[in-house]
Amino acid sequence: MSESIEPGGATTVLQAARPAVRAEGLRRTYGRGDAVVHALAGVDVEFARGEFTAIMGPSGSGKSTLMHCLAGLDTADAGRVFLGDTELTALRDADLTRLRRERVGFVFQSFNLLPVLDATENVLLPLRLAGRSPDPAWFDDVVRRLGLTGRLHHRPHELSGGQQQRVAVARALLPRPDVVFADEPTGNLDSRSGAEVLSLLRGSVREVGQTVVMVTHDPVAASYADRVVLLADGRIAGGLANPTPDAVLDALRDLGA
Ligand SMILES: Nc1ncnc2c1ncn2[C@@H]1O[C@H](COP(=O)(O)OP(=O)(O)OP(=O)(O)O)[C@@H](O)[C@H]1O
Repeated sequence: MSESIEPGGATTVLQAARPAVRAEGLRRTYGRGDAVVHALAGVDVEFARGEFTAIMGPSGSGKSTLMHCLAGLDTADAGRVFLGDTELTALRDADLTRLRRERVGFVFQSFNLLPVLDATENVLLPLRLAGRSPDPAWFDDVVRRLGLTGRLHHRPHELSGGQQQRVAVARALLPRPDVVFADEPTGNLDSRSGAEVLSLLRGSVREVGQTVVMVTHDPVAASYADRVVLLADGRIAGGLANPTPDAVLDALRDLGA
């Protein structure tokens, strides 16, 4: 059963757990004058540790902008972002780059694997860039869970889309980041491969307490999450706990999506 969180009540519910990621008063404006767009018009939101959250909303509501600001890939005009106790918005570029490399995992719609590296090398790349060694047992565990055991020496062009995205998920999980941000991770996959990737993300939350924040347009994808945060016109417009596809569709319809 889904439980609706009204906009006014969202803050109380979201503050119950110690957050992995938190944003306060986030604003991001593009253009100026008549062409000004308030992509984020004052967003306060929290993401609890060990929770899988989907960010949804109509096209242009600010989902990607929010994710990019939360991940330190874009700079907000105003407001603050915290990863645990670290304020991202106060870091210099070099420190922000290091933090992203060491404490944040990314999964993109277009996989973003390096074509000249095989699956193992792609999975290990963030750790290598950070000068860290992989924990062999954890590497084996991640590779096994993600069904990549027989594919480790294949390059991306020798893998299906679903397999490439599983390599990208393994790459994101291996450093045990504070949070994995997934931007439309199933957007380029058929429904079966998409379901596998979503199950793997959900499994990482259930089994090892990974925190995952995912932007998606797909109500079925969102139903794998513990919670949906709804955005409209650059503002938080409510949320759903334990979302079902139908409840997500209804909530989006109410937003005019
Ligand atoms: N670089 C940019 N320059 C100008 N406007 C931008 C830029 N990036 C985003 N916007 C505008 O900011 C608003 C929010 O965009 P954003 O991409 O965050 O929305 P979204 O919810 O992710 O959309 P979609 O679901 O279509 O991907 C939109 O009106 C968009 O046109």
